[in-house]
Amino acid sequence: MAKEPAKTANKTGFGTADDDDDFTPPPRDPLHAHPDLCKANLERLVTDIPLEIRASNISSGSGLFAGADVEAGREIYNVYPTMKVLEANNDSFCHYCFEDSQPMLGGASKPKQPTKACTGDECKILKKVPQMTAHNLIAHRLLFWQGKGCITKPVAKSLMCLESHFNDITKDPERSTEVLDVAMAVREATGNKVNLATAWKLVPLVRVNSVRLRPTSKKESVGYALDISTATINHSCDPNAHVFFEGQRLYVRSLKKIAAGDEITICYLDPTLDVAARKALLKREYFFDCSCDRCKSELKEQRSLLGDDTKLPALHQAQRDIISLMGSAVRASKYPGVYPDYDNLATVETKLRTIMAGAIPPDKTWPEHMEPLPSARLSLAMLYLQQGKPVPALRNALKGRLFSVRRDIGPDWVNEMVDLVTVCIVAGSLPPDAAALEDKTVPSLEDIRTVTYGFLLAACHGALKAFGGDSEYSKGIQEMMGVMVAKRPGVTPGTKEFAAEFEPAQARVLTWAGVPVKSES
Ligand SMILES: C[S@@+](CC[C@H](N)C(=O)[O-])C[C@H]1O[C@@H](n2cnc3c(N)ncnc32)[C@H](O)[C@@H]1O
Repeated sequence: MAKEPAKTANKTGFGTADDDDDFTPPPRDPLHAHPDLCKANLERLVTDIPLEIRASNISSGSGLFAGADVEAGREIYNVYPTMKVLEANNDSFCHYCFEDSQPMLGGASKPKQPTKACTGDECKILKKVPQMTAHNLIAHRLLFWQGKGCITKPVAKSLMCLESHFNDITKDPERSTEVLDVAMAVREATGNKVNLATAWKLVPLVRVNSVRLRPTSKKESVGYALDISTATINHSCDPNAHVFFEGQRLYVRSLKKIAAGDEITICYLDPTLDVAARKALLKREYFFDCSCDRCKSELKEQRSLLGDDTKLPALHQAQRDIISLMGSAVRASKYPGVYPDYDNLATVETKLRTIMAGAIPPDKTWPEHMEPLPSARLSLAMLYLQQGKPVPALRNALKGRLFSVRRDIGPDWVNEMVDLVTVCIVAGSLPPDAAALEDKTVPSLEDIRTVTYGFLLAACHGALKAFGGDSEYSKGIQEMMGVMVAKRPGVTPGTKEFAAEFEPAQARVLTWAGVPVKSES
C-alpha cells in the first residue's frame, strides 16, 4: 500500500536518498500556483515581451501567455536551456559546441570538434546503457548536477511542479518497468544521492517536458532540450509559435499574430505528420487527445472524401504505408543495390500510387495536399536529384512544396522552399543539349532559372520571419541570393520588372508540373 506522501520534493527540490521512497507522488501543484518560481524562470528568458505563466486555457495545468501583442514572425524569447542533449545517432552536430558540421546550401563543411574518450560519469552510463536516449540522458544529467549541488532549489522545485504523467505511465506495466529500469540506472550512475521515487518521476517528466532540438536547416530534430518556461507551453497542431535552436540557444518565434493575453502554443511533434499519426503520438507520448481545429478540419476532410467512417482505418494505414515506403526509399539510397525494390524511383512512384488508390473510393483521387503526400513528393525530389535526374526531381519538388499547406513563415515552409530552390538550381544548370531536355514539354532553362530567383527570394523573406535576421541559416540563404543575383544578367529579383518576368515563367513551369497556377508561390 502507498505510504503517506512525503512532500519532500516541493519543500527542498528533489528528494534526497535519506527520504522515504514514496512511489505515490502527491497531487501536483502546477507551476502557476508558485508565483515566485514563475518569476525566477521567466527572468531567465531574453525578451522584450512581457510573459506570464498562468492556468492554461487548453490543458488542465499551466500555460505561457503573451502580455502584449506579438506580430507574426517575431522573436518571443530566447534562452540558454537548463539541459540540452543530442541523440547519439546524430552525425552532424557537435555534442560539445552544438555547431552543425554539414554544409548548408552546398557550402563548405565545417570541421567537427575532435571527440575525446572520456572517463566521466556520463560515459560510464553510456557504456552501461548504450541505448540511452537524449531524454534519459537529460534525466541523468539533472541527477548528476543535483548531486554536485549545481541544480538550484528553484529549478528543482519548478521541475517537480511540471506534468510528469507518472500515474498514466505506471498504469502500463511494460512502460512502467522500462521507466523504472532507466530511473534505477541513472540513479545508480549518479551515486544514489536522490531517492528512487524522485528518479522514477523524473524520467517520464523529462520525456513530457523536453522540446525537440530542431536546427534551422533541418526538418527533423537532433535531440531534446529542457527549459522550464518553455515546458509550460501547451500544444497545438496549428500553433502560433515555434521553437528552434541555433548555437547554444533555444529560440521561440511567433508564426501568427498573438494578441495580448493569448496563450502561446507550439507543436510538440513533426507538424507535417498526418492527423492520425499526430493524434496517436500525442496520446502515447503526452497522454492527451488533441482537439485542435486543424485535427478537426483534417478529419472532416477525410470523412467527406471517403463518405464513410468505416474506411478511415484503411486511409490511416495507407498514410503509415506511405511513410514507410519513403523510409525504405531513403534507406535504399544510402546503400545502393542492397534494397533493389526501392532503387528505381519510378517503381517507388508506382508503389505510392498503388497505396493511395487502394485507400480511397475509385471515383476519387488522393488530394495532393493531403499528408503525407507533399512530404513524400519532396523526399522523392531529393532522391531523384541524388540519382542525377533533375527533371522528375523538379516536378516532384514543385508539387510537394506548392501543394502543401504549410504556413508561409514557418520553418517547414522555409526548409521546403530551400529544397525546391536546390532542385531548381540543378535543373537550371543542365546543359542545353542534355538528354533530359529532349522532351519538349519540359520548361525552358530560361524559365527554370527565372523561377529559381523568385523562389529563392521567397525563401529569404520566409527565413527572416521564421528564424530572424541574426540566424546563421537566414544569413546563409541571403548570402546565396547575393551571389546568385550578382551573376544574373538582366533585371534584379525583387523589382517590378522581375515580377513581370517571373509570373509568366512560373505559370509555364507550374502548368508543366500539374500545379494550379493560382497556387501559393
Ligand atoms: C510540456 S507540458 C505543458 C505544460 C503543462 N500544461 C503543465 O502544466 O506542466 C505537456 C502536457 O501538457 C498537457 N497538454 C499540452 N497541450 C495540450 C493540449 N493541446 N490539450 C490537452 N492537454 C495538453 C498534456 O498533459 C501534456 O502531456
